[in-house]
Amino acid sequence: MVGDQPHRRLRDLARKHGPDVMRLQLGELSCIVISTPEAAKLVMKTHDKAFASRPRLLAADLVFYGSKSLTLAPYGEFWKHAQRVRSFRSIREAEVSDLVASIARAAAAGKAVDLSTMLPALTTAITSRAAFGKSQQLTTDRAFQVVFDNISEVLGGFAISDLYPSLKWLPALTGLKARLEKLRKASDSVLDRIIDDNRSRKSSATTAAESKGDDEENVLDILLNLQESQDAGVPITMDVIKAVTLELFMGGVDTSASTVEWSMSEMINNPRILHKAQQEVRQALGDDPSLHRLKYLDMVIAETLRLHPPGPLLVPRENRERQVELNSYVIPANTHVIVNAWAVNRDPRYWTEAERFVPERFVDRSIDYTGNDFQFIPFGAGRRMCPGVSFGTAVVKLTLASLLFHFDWSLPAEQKSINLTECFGATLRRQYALHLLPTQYCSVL
Ligand code: HEM
Repeated sequence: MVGDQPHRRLRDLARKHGPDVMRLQLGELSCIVISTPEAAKLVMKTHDKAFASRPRLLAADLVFYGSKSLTLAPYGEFWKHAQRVRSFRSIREAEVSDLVASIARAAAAGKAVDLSTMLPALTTAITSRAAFGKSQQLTTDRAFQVVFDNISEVLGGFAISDLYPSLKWLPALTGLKARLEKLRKASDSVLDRIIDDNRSRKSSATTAAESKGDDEENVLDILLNLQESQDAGVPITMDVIKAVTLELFMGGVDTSASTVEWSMSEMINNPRILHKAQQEVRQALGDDPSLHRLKYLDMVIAETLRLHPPGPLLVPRENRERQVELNSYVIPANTHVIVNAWAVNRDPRYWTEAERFVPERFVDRSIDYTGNDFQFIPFGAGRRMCPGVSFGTAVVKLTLASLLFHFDWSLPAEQKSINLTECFGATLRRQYALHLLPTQYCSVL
């Protein structure tokens, strides 16, 4: 019913049947769809606590160890502790400079590069170093890529068995259960190996400095320490540790990569904007390598996230405990809540020429990723908003600044413009791979 572009279809349906709050019956699932800033504020601020749980979905249950990850764990003490996502600056810089070197080789050979492959590879490398440390990077990069692509595909849509939870035999009949169990086994074996390695590295380290492992403390270290100190308020089991590290990949890889891809696509289609952003980067970074001065690039990123939020429908919520009154509608307990952030970010009552890519609209408007501007919610809002905002925006900004600083970009000869068709999945990616021709501008940053 919602088709392969559910964010668009739900926006169109909401315009007809319930601009603020629309009720949908999807199989046995009672669902409301939120499509305006006003209603989003009611769900994610006024009644944030009541709507802070995530519904239990089969794919998430099986792949994320019984919904024990950050996204799917019911709101509580554990979640507060588990949000310690750091910015990992040195890791970002090292990996982005490897990307620049490999694009430089293609540029020297006069070849186009496939950014749709290179950017997720970059964010996978950054995430696996942040999650497990440098020594595990190669193992995780290769093994996880396959598992992870499959998980993204499975989590991307509405599984028919989630719409009919009373039909317990449905997942087996559709083959979904077998597929999910296979995925769980594959990710389990990679994670078990990494955790064992990490433990034996720690126990064989003789000094505090050595026990820190590679370049800095990684997320696995943080979780294992929490487990040992029993400081988290809830038991940190091995399943929780695995679910959380797996979720860092789910949260961190495709979101940042697709934001960079969409930014590049929009800029190539708007050469004036590309030129302006490039001028700013080259002037500013010429004398001071601080990214803080890149105000126009910040606007380009914000405008990209407005039009192409990687999570167009956020992550569904649920009022598990009790019924809630919303805009004079009574929402019964256990209702599935979808916030259409994609529709909110394009609400024509608040955004002039809402469908156009115009970074300058942020000149007179602050860029607020804290979840307090309900007209602009690419990271969600409230208790369940994205904990990876700083990590994600830092990766996106450094990558874009480096691509713009080091290279001039053009379309391969046979192409006239970039096709902006979307592909809805666990994140909103481009339908077609982004191939661009780099020309080296300067070899030293
Ligand atoms: C441009 C980059 C990113 C965007 C646009 C983005 C967007 C989002 C959105 C929309 C949500 C759902 C929020 C809600 O339901 O209200 C979310 C949740 C989440 N994100 Fe991100 N994200 C990004 C990067 C990251 C990174 C880098 C990480 C981890 C390192 C991360 C980890 C998570 C986690 C763990 C959640 C679940 C939070 C919860 O349910 O409590 N994200 N993200």
